[in-house]
Amino acid sequence: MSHTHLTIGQISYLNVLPLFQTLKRHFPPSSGIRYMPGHPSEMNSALEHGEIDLSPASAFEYLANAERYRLLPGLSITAPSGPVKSVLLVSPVALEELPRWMAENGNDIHVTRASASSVALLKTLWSFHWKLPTANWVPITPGTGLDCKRPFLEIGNFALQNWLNPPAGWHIIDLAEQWRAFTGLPFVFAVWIVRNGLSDAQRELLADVHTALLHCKAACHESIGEISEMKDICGWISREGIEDYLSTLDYDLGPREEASLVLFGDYCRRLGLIPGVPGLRWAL
Ligand SMILES: C=C(O[C@@H]1C=C(C(=O)O)C=C[C@H]1O)C(=O)O
Repeated sequence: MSHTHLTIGQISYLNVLPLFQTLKRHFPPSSGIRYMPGHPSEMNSALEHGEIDLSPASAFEYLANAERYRLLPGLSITAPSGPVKSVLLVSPVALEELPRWMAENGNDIHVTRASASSVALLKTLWSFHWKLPTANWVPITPGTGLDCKRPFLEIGNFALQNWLNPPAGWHIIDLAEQWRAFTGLPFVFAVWIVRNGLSDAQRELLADVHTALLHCKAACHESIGEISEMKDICGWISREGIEDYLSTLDYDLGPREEASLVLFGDYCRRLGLIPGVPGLRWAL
């Protein structure tokens, strides 16, 4: 009887729900695998503190603290083409109006505390692509962006809700689309991060989980029916909406995605957000 356990962080967004629904068929919560839900910043912090062993987590967390981690090969949360629909700058004016608007209303730009990658992506696009005036980045509680009449970054289900029901009078700028226009590459929001220091037995279980995840990423669309009936989901998005959303996301991590991740790292370095761009080191 094995006592080996792995605790897997589960980002509590629709973007990874099909993968986790499918994974839980292979590894139900009682089978040595525990699942811990939370938003991406909570996953980043739980990885850092060893409260979870692996998780899809912010690509920026890996770039910033790679010495603590290894990556699971072949897995990410990426927007391969077109809008991602769930990582948005929501603004009272269009991008080209922002310099005038900031001169009149101040430089505070609100950013959700749930994110690490998308905040760094916004800073990158802001400086290098849009070349906007220096902003004062103000972290805010997820889901509260519309409360102040200021531009804000939102991610995950809250952002997708804004995309599905655009608030009247606001402009919606999709950051994956902007990164693609800027670099020609698909933006990698999340990678699967494994903390250093797993036991040999945990590493064996990790290899089984990884094999299952590679299978799940190909098969996970089968779970859309059951997801569309879940209590937390069915109130705000239809089955067709889920299918449409998931068709714009990709769980692969191949050469193009890796190149995009490293390029993003270099912009983060140029902004002084990280000291240098780490290599991609693999857990398996
Ligand atoms: C595509 C998304 O990417 C998310 C954005 C993240 C970040 O900004 O740090 C981390 C994980 C992803 O779940 C989304 O929020 O929907």
